[in-house]
Parts: sequence; structure tokens; C-alpha cells
Amino acid sequence: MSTAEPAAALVLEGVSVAYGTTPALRDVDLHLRAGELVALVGPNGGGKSTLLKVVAGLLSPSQGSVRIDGQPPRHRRHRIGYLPQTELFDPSFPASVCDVVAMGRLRSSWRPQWLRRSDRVAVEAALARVGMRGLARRPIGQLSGGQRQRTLLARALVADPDLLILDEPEAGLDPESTAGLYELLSSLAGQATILVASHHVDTVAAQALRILRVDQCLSASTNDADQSTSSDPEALTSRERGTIHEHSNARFTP
Ligand SMILES: Nc1ncnc2c1ncn2[C@@H]1O[C@H](COP(=O)(O)OP(=O)(O)OP(=O)(O)O)[C@@H](O)[C@H]1O
Repeated sequence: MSTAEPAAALVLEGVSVAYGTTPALRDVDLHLRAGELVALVGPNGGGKSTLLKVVAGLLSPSQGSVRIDGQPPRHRRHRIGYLPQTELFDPSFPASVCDVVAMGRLRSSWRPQWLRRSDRVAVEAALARVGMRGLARRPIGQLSGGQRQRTLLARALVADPDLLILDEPEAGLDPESTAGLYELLSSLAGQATILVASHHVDTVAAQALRILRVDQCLSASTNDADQSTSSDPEALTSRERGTIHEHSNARFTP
């Protein structure tokens, strides 16, 4: 989202991931243009979180490659904003909302770091974006589920990432907040490349440029002859399993 650094292009080629001997993703090809907003939908256990973790550099594929602007994810960590699916807090952990968001400004380094004025300004702006400025000093153990999710979203946004990876960001949010979240993501597209996993097909269909269905993820194909022009992502459920199917959103197709 930085004006200095443009959004990042993302390319996965032949990516396979297994947990032990159990395959979770097989031979996934995925290309995101810089600034694109793409949603992953699909059943529980389909492999959405696995795919996002591979893109975030938290999991290494057993085969294939992931490139963000031509570089492996570990070289781009400082430019990636990641919202994990769930994050459990110890309610007694002595951190405020503000502290958690500020973690998103820390750069990996052996040196101790202090927040600069620009960091504090960014934290405040990120909190305002997610409607949490009024709770900045609240201990994280005293937040509701939705407030915690907003805090983590602010942490993902605060470093102005050029690649934003969000795993079910609407978890715990009320319907109005969910709609607001996706409007926010839509407004960030272009400045950042955004990959979001969601079970809210209708909501993402209104905002995402492309919707990919991750179904058991045994193989993947996008931008191929299998591409659907249906306006109903559920229509894809009857298609061949074991693939990522693509649904182009007619409303947002350039
Ligand atoms: N740490 C792990 N160890 C072993 N198996 C795992 C692990 N994490 C995920 N899996 C398995 O990998 C497969 C894909 O899981 P993943 O979490 O990526 O699916 P998902 O599409 O995100 O599901 P959901 O919609 O329920 O969040 C599932 O079969 C799951 O059981």
C-alpha cells in the first residue's frame, strides 16, 4: 500500500505441499497480477490456509516455487501483511491493542527496536482504518472476538504491505463490519496485491476480481480452458474435484 513501492506480483508454479505423507496441495499454478484482489473459497480442509501459508513463507512447498516480484517469500517478509486464520491470546499477556498493532512495524533484526514517530502515526492510522482507535489502550485479553480480529487486521495493514494475505478475516465480525472490511480491501486493491480466503462467497463475489475455488487441492489450474464464466461460484462445486477453479467476477472484470 506504500506509494513508494508498487503492489507485488505473485507467481506459484507447480507447488505441492504435504503434511507428513498426506498431500494438501498438489501441483498448484497461480498467477496474481500486481494490485489484484483475489479470493479463495472452498470447503473445510480444502487447502486455503495451506496455500496462504506457503505464499507468506511460513510453509515450504515440497515441490514447486513461489515468487513475489521474482523473489522467494522469505526475502519479502517485510513487505507482506498476513492475518492468520485464528490467533489465540493468553488473556494475561501484558499487551494493549496498540502494542499488538505496533508489532507489525517491527523489522526482523537482532537489534532491539523502538517505535519512531512515523511508526506511531502508522499505528494510529491502521487503528482508525479498522475502527479501533478508541480501544487502543485496552489490553488484548479484554477484547471481544470481533475487536481482536480488527486488531489483527490493523497489524497486517500497518506496515503498508505490497502483498496482503488474509485468512478468513471476517471471522467474528458482524455483517456490517464484514461488508466494511471487504469495501476496505477493495479500496486497497491496486496499491496492494490481496489474496483472501473466505467462506463468505456472496461477500467476496461483490468485491474480488477473481474467485478461485480450492477443492481438496490435489492439483490446480487457473487461466486455462477450465475457466468459468458463471456468476454463481457454487456452480463450480460440481466440477472436477482436486483443482483450483477460477470464477471471473463479471462486475469487476476490466
Ligand atoms: N499442521 C497440520 N498438520 C497436518 N495436517 C494439516 C495441518 N494443517 C492442515 N492440515 C490438513 O491439510 C488439509 C488442508 O487444510 P487447510 O487448513 O489448508 O484447509 P482450509 O481450506 O483452510 O480449511 P478451512 O476452510 O477449514 O479453514 C486438511 O486436510 C488438514 O487437515
